[in-house]
Amino acid sequence: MENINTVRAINGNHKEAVVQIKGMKKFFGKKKVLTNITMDLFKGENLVVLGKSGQGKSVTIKCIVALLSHDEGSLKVFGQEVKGLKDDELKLLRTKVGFLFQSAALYDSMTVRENLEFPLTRVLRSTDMDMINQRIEEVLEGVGLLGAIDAMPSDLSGGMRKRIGLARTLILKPEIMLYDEPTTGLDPITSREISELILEMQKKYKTSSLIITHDIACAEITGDRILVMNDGAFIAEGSYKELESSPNDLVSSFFK
Ligand SMILES: Nc1ncnc2c1ncn2[C@@H]1O[C@H](COP(=O)(O)OP(=O)(O)OP(=O)(O)O)[C@@H](O)[C@H]1O
Repeated sequence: MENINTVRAINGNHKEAVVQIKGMKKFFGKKKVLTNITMDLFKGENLVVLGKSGQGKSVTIKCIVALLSHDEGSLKVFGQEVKGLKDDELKLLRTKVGFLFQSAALYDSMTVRENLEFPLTRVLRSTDMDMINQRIEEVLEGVGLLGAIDAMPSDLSGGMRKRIGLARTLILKPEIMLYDEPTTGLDPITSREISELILEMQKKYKTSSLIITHDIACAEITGDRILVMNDGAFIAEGSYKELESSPNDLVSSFFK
């Protein structure tokens, strides 16, 4: 595997790992989905996991937020082993780790404002309307959709709904963002806009982000570093430029 054992971070500096996974395995019955996952997500970086469909990318993300429980190996978030966290510790962890799933739908019967209020009142249990309104306006401005505050989701395009979905996750000010196929179902131009927005939001909110995708354009725009996943393990690591010229056919096939 290329460079995989080199502990490396953006700008060549050693950095604090906010997610540390060593030898993680996950089985569903007899099916081995994650065969051996070892990776670090460093503070402040945008790490892309690139892989074809069905390789175990979503399962990896679900293990990080303990929506699935891994079978073997170590998985630490902010230095804490996720397995064995108590319910209240898990709740706290999930306020610090935002995840945007492919299927993350908005509530159709609520306006954009109400969709964004929801995490603040339900997750943070906030009743401070000044703070709530300020955060909603700030995050909508960030994703360029302040004008849509009173719109219904059905009035918005697919790209706009993705932006609102991103705003709904960012409103809790997570330290880590996990993106599951953020550009799926979007046309190439809107995909590019969403990828650029992810990059912009990482800078604005100073998050550490894990972006799983099979969209090579998204990987190029968003990724400081890319890991290539195949059959439940990583087969290569590098920058877009490094991987583009990889002699490994499985890796180079993404760049054709
Ligand atoms: N809850 C589950 N029970 C059984 N098998 C599962 C479960 N979740 C995922 N799998 C299987 O694990 C494998 C990896 O799935 P995963 O969703 O992680 O793939 P992926 O790399 O994210 O690809 P995609 O982009 O298609 O979702 C697939 O074969 C899938 O069928």
